[in-house]
Amino acid sequence: MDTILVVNAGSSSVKFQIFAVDGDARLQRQIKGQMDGIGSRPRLRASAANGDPLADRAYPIERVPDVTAALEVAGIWLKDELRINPIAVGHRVVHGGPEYERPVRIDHGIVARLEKFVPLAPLHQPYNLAPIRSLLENRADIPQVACFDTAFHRTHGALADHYAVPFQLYAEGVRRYGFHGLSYEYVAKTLRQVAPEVANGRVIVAHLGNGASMCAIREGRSVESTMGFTALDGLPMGTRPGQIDPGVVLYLIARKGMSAADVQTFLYRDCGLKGLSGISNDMRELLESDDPHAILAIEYFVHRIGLHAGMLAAALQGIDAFVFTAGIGENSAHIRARIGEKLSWLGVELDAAENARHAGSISRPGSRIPVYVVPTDEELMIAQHTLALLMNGQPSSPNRERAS
Ligand SMILES: Nc1ncnc2c1ncn2[C@@H]1O[C@H](COP(=O)(O)OP(=O)(O)O)[C@@H](O)[C@H]1O
Ligand SMILES: CC(=O)OP(=O)(O)O
Ligand SMILES: [Mg+2]
Repeated sequence: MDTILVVNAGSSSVKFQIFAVDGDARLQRQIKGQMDGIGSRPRLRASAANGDPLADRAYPIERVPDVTAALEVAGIWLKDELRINPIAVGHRVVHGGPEYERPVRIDHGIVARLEKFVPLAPLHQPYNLAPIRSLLENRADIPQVACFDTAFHRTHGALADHYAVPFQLYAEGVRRYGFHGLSYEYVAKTLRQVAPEVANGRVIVAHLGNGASMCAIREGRSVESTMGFTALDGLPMGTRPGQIDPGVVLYLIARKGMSAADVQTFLYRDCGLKGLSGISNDMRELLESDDPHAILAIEYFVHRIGLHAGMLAAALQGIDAFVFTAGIGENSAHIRARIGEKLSWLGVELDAAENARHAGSISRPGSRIPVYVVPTDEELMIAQHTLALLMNGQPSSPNRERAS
């Protein structure tokens, strides 16, 4: 049976799925797995399409301290225990820069071009490229496809795409790219099925995982994102601060004597929920804690989401729906409830019981703004793009299927 393997290396997880391609070129999910809690509570879980567990293993933090180790453990499991032999592999690649607005078939030249963006996504790009390079070396016969987090946002107008810096920098690529695009693309597509009455309207999607951002979507297309040139901007995240006065960076350099490398490590790994709480980047651990710093970190996360929602509502000139997705957005009724309170001025009223049971629609019938939970599926998006590219030799554009 022909299968496609999808690999999605995030900042706290490595997710993978295997899809069978049937005779009519339709995708059927076969296996879904992830190594999550990297650096905190590493755990490999995988299940078959019917939900039957295939693996559930906890690892000591020393065995899986980082994404490289997680890729290795997941790779060994897939190769040696599952003995997979896919006809193609689709990869999430976080930064596509100005060049890539749709998925692309990978060769050595493409990898070299994508290497250029490693400094712009140091928590992701090296780990996205590592399995690509390893397969190019060891299994050059398997076609590989790169699908970009940035591609869905290429519909941004000039006002959303620019910083107020000299034009030369924009020409060089210093732009507000936006990320989590595969997730937003999936959510926008799924909304057409689950809430067709709002899918063509003005929607804010909150992708709240270890990396977190929000996207303003109008008629199924991205018009604004809280993230920019890199995945540092916008909301506070597991280990990233989100929006920060650049003066803080100047202070770190001038007063603290930090080098560019020190500042990079600090901003990507030591800030956000982890920095503020001094405890963990993992929202589950913070929610279990009664330490005042953990309580402040959660309050700050919720507060900043409320502020950025106001900004995106202004960009859309009003909103017709609000959607939660990703690790925290899908799984924490508590965080959703607290964000719901911050959005009450917009007309959001959550239904406590529906929210508690993680229903698809979690607002009260009378809520002026309907609120949904749409579990994201970046891997399915990647599999669809990979298959389209294999079949037609043509990449599918994330924005081609315009809502009408
Ligand atoms: N039940 C839960 N309650 C609260 N947070 C959760 C829950 N399950 C997962 N999370 C949080 O989701 C985040 C990971 O989300 P995910 O989208 O998988 O991240 P990434 O793809 O960025 O690695 C972590 O902060 C984790 O604590
Ligand atoms: C771009 C980004 O932050 O991704 P993730 O949330 O998967 O870490
Ligand atoms: Mg992710």
